[in-house]
Amino acid sequence: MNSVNTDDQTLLEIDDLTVAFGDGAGSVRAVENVSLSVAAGEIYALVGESGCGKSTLAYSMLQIVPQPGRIIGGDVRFRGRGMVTMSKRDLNALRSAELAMVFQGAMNAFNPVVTIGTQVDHILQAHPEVFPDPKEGRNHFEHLLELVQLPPKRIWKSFESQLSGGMKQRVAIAVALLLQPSVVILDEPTTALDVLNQRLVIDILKDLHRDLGVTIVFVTHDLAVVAEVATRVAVMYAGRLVETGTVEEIFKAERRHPYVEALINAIPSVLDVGLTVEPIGGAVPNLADLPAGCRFAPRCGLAEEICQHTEPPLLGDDGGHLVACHVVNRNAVPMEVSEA
Ligand SMILES: Nc1ncnc2c1ncn2[C@@H]1O[C@H](COP(=O)(O)OP(=O)(O)OP(=O)(O)O)[C@@H](O)[C@H]1O
Repeated sequence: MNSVNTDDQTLLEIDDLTVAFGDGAGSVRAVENVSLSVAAGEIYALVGESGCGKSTLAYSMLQIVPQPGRIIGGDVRFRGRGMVTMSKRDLNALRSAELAMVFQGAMNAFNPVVTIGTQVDHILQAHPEVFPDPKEGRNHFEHLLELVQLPPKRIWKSFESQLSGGMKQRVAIAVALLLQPSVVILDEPTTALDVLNQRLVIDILKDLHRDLGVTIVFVTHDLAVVAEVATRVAVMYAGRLVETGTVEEIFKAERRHPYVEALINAIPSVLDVGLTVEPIGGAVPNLADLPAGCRFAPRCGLAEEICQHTEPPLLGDDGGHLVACHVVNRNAVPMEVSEA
C-alpha cells in the first residue's frame, strides 16, 4: 500500500457539487452533492463502475463539462478560488498554469497532419510566460519524454500515425505536463491499453509523482490500479460519493461500504489472500429512474427497510474515512456528517 503525503495543503476542493445533463423531466444528475478535497502531493483516485459520474466529476474540476451538461449547484475551488463563476479569461489562465487533463482515449488527441514536435512548439509559442525561451521548453519536453520512457528525438519528429496506442498515451501524458501544471487529471489512463502498457503507465504515474511532485487525480474502474498507485480514494455510485478515505482505509477497513466490498471481491488481484472472485450482481441504476432511498440497495445483500426509502448520509470519523451506508455505520460511534 502507498503512503499518503503529509503535506495537507488543499489544492482542489469540490464543494457540494451537482452536475445535470438535460432539462426538465429528462434531466439526470451525473454528479449529485459531491464534496471532496485533493491536497498537494496526493494521487487521488475516482473509482466506480461505468456511468457512476467519474468522468463528469473530473471534467468539473477543469470546468469543461460537455454540453448539455452543466453545474447546477456547488463549487469547485482551486487554491481557494471559486471556478464556477470565474471569468473565461481567468479560467483559461488557471488551466494553462495549474491544471492539465489527459482525456480518456488520449490516443486520438493529436493533430494527424503535423509532427508531435510542431504541436509542442505551438503550445510553447502560445504560452511564452511559462518558457520565455522556447529552447528551454523543448528541453523540458525531452525530459518529460524520458520520464514516460520514450525516445525524445524520434517522438519529436513523429506523426501520430507512427506511434502505437501505448506510445500515444504516454506522449499525451508528457504534453499534459509540458506547462508544468500543479495538478494533472487523467481519465481512465490504463483502460484502453494492453496489460504490458497498463503496467508501464502505472509505473510512469508513480515516477512522475515522485520526480516532479505533481498532484495526480485519476479516474478508473480498476481497484487493482488504485491499490497500487493511489494515496486517497473516492468511490462513486450512481452520481454520489459512497466512500472516501486513504487507500489503507478503503482496503483494510472493517467499516466499508457494501459496494466497495463488492468491487474488491470482484478483483482478486488486489486482495492479500486468495479469496474467490464474486462478480457484482445487477447493474448501476438508470440515473433517470433512481430507486428511492439508497441507490445501491437493489444490489445490496445488507439492505434493510430504511435503505428502501432514506438516502444514507456520508458519515465519518476524525480521520476522514467516510461511508454512506445505514447498516455499516449503525454501530460506528461517534460519527458526524462530514466532508471528504
Ligand atoms: N454528454 C452527455 N450527454 C448526456 N448525458 C451524459 C453525458 N455524459 C454523461 N452523461 C450522463 O452522466 C452519467 C455519468 O457519466 P460519466 O461519463 O461521468 O460516468 P463514468 O463513471 O465516467 O463512466 P465511464 O467510465 O463509462 O466514462 C451517464 O450515465 C449519463 O447518464
